[in-house]
Amino acid sequence: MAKVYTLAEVGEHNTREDCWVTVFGKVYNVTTFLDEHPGGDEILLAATGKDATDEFDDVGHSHDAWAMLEKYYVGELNKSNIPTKNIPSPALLPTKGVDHRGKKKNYFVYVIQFLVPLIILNVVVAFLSKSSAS
Ligand code: HEM
Repeated sequence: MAKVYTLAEVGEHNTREDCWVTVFGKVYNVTTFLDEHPGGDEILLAATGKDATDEFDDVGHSHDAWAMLEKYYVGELNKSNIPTKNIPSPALLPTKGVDHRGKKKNYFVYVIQFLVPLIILNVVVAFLSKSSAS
């Protein structure tokens, strides 16, 4: 079972040599990532000791960034330390390669993407058969 940390415990890891952050109720040890983080190390160090979900989310981190999280996962944040809005629903829990923000494509978009090429194909076929008949 995953280890559960309080925010105070996570906050003890707030140095360049030992840096943990919490995002969406999960705890990540980003020490080895500090020098690689495209947003810089200072911003990660400043994000220690608090729930950094809003900051992480505001940046609009890419799918790749979300996928990287898994690599640094060390445990769960004690639920009472997570603002309710930042508790992930089971549907949004990390799964490799999935955009955890849960921004799913609208069903309507899928239908349109399927129908439009079909309609175009139909028009072309109808046009070709009409012109070859005449
Ligand atoms: C803990 C895990 C984190 C990972 C794995 C991570 C990963 C990344 C990656 C891969 C990028 C490049 C852009 C992208 O692909 O989205 C990025 C950019 C950035 N990140 Fe993070 N990040 C983390 C945490 C945070 C936190 C907690 C903050 C804010 C407190 C933050 C702030 C930023 C900023 C400001 C940028 C630069 C955006 C830009 O200049 O376009 N990141 N991060």
